[in-house]
Amino acid sequence: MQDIDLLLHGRWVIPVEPDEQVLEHHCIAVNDGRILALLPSARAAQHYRAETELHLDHHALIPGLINAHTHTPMNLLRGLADDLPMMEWLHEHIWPAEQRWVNEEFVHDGGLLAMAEMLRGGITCFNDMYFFPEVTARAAAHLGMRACVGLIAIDFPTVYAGDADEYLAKGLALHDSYRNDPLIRTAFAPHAPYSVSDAPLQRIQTLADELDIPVHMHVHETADEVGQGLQQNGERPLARLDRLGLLSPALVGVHMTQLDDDEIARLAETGSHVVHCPESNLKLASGFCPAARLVAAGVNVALGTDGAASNNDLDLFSEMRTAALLGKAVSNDATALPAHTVLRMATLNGARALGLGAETGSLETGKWADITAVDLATLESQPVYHPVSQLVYAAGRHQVSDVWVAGRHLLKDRVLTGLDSDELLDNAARWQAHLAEP
Ligand SMILES: CSC[C@H]1O[C@@H](n2cnc3c(O)ncnc32)[C@H](O)[C@@H]1O
Ligand SMILES: [Zn+2]
Repeated sequence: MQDIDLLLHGRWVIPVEPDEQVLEHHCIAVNDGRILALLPSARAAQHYRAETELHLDHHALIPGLINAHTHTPMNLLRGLADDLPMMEWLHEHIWPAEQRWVNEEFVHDGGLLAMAEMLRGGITCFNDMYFFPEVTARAAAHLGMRACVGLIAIDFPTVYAGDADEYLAKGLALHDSYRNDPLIRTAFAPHAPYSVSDAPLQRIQTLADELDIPVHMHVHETADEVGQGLQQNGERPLARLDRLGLLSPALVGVHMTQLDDDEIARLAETGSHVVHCPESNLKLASGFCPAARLVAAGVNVALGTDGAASNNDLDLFSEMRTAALLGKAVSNDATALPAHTVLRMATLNGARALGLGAETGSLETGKWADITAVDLATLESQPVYHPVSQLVYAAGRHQVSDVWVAGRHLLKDRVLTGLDSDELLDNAARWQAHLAEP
């Protein structure tokens, strides 16, 4: 008999690895923040005495969802500039608003609002790209949420830094201060091929090799981006990145709506990762990522929401559903991107893209106990023939009841244990009033 911290019994436990496994009436034993074992509930009492034991009799226990691309502080820009094409949205609305309003307090308040939204939607880990990433890192660490924060770089001066040297110096200092942190990781985050020139990109790749961290970047988001790249450099942006040495297992390329067969083969050959953000791509009419073809070619495809200014929510349940439906429509094949595949994209594939495949993303012995409980007893979820189909095609984030990160109970029966919701609402209202100023 072993004394442990936590025993979670679920009607269904869906570990994601092994693929397509659904365990009925099983439990997850947790100690020191990590998963000790998955076993039938009926056998648990023979092995474990838990300080806390929870029976989630109508729930599916799944790995915490991983939002592989977002800009958390942009929650404060939600709904500010809607119904616009991507480049006009970015250049004429978002970048001017950011220059005027973004500071450390904005990043703190917007970041926490986003983390609250994500936890309530079953997301335990996010990959962020935004100004003042040290503020986001501190807030996530304090809250107990897992994050990979972007060490950003862009060719022009912003509220955060003046030139490439300053972006990189700030980024490296941030990387150093979280070197051994159990929750916070870093990735280089050069904004996009059209906004970062060759010299900083090459430096970033050298540093990423040295530090063994990912390079997170918007790539081939729109046809315009590819056309402009061709005009300016005589080559497509992805070919330029390849020539500069950026296609590698470190690359986390976001969007990738414009890909020909050779480019897909090259992404597979180099072990590059792709983050599919279907709803942001739909809303900005950016194009369609050939996610099913990428998966078939062996590319690791994860899922992201992008920021709340282009989505307009951070909801990976709806993102899974959209990815599955769009995947079928785009490939004219109803068997494309089945439910199990998109659940894997929203969990283990995200972890792998961030270099966290051994730490989180599936319910396996030795991994962190990053767990989401989804209540499938609701009227809208009946009957449950296939729990994974229910999760992807019928369930919503409001059915997430509980969330644990490294064994810590951060969402308890839909209540955030580490955040004051009234304070989050007050802060959002205060920023809304500021941003409405002429
Ligand atoms: C350098 S910090 C990140 C930067 O990215 C901007 N951004 C947000 N969403 C998108 C997108 O879909 N494509 C390109 N850039 C985007 C954000 O506003 C920040 O300025
Ligand atoms: Zn983005």
